[in-house]
Amino acid sequence: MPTAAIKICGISTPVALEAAIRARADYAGFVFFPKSPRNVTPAQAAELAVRAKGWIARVGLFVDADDATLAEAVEAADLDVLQLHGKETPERAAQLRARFGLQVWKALPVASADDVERARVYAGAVDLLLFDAKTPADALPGGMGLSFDWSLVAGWKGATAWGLAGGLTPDNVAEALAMTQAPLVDTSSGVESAPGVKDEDKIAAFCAAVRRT
Ligand SMILES: O=C(O)c1ccccc1N[C@@H]1O[C@H](COP(=O)(O)O)[C@@H](O)[C@H]1O
Repeated sequence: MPTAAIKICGISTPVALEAAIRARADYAGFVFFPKSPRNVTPAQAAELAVRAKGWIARVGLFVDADDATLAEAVEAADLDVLQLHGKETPERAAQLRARFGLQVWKALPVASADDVERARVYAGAVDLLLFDAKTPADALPGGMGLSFDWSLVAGWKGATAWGLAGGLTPDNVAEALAMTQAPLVDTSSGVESAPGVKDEDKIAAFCAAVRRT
């Protein structure tokens, strides 16, 4: 089985970005969601993007963002991927893919087999489905360190590429990969020392754990 691709999300400082590059992560995630402790402004993301270019692909994370917010972030951070983490429909996702000419990833909250089945409506509209844990209604829609029953997506087969997120850490990612065979893994709070504070050693340990599998 090829090594899973790695996304380190919620990067907001040059130190964290360097750690992700050094650990040879494939994607750096910038969160454009003001309610998140990992939120970056377009200006902050632009500075990070200068260092990232050529070394690590840039993913912008958005939650039901409007076109103007998306356009400003895409231009500032020279994004490669839009990660939609809200209630965006397949039609909205396809519209954004056409408008910006970028890959679109759709995060889907999973708590049951039905949630996984519903992912199929995004076939043809997005480039990747990201199965993530469902979070409480009054909490952030992600980045909470919550995981779900990985057996629900074990060996998932569909028309669309997919990845696994939600509560992944250096200590559990090998088990998650062994169970699911996910082609991509995404972590945020699992490589932090406090909400929004990335830990260089945890980033290195996470990437090493993925590569060992
Ligand atoms: O990271 C955030 O602050 C965030 C805010 C709003 C939506 C999603 C967010 N993060 C994404 O959530 C998943 C799981 O995160 P974690 O590893 O459990 O902390 C991941 O895709 C993050 O990119």
